[in-house]
Amino acid sequence: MSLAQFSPETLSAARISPLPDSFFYIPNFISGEEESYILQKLPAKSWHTLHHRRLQAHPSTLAGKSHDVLLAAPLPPWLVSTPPILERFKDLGIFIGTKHGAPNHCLVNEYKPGEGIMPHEDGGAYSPVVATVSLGGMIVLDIYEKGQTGEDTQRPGTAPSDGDQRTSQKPKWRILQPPRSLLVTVDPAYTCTKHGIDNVEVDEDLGPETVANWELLEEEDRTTIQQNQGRSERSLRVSLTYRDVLKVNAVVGLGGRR
Ligand SMILES: O=C(O)CCC(=O)C(=O)O
Ligand SMILES: [Fe+2]
Repeated sequence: MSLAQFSPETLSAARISPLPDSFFYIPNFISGEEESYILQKLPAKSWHTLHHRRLQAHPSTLAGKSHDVLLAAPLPPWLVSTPPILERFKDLGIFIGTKHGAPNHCLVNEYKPGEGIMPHEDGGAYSPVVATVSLGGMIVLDIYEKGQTGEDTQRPGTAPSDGDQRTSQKPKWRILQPPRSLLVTVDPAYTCTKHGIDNVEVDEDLGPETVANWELLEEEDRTTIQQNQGRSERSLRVSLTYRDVLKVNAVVGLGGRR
């Protein structure tokens, strides 16, 4: 399958209009081949096992007392250049206004069926932009208005809390994230909403009334869900969440750049 050419217009046409400014959704951001390549490149030794998901941080976990400092090092090529993900971000103009004009950090999350992440915000360690590439299974991201959940103030720059606590609040919106898609969250949505993933084995009640990006989904995905009575069974899902960490420290001996 040939991939679409991306431009800033692609991004503005991809805004999820029922949601507060701004979330953007682009299907088929990477190809099936690129998805398999990245999945087999994930270093098996880098996983941190949490209670309800696994996590790896590239190039490394944030350092410092407030866990908000990146020790300068490049992201691995399989996250930025092969496939050319950074070039596509540039074409879309995603990180154009962030501190370094490009992502310098990527948290990789892995969820088995029944796993999730509790509602949280990504915090002030980053420029307020996150670009999430989904691999593997389809999953629903729940969006809450800030203040709606009343819990989990995340320490900036740390990995978000584990998904072992369900919130009693219902999400205000739901975004479906099929494999190979891209979701972009920018300010003010970055700061005025929280997001989480329910720890269920099946996402249910999916349809035009309940999924905020329904109109932006591929026809094939909509048909499959409707044929399954609005149900989508979870399978292993991996997310690549690209961010621009504000504070970067050169590491002596690593040849890092500020
Ligand atoms: O897996 C996802 O799509 C969300 C992960 C997330 O919220 C995070 O890493 O901060
Ligand atoms: Fe997050």
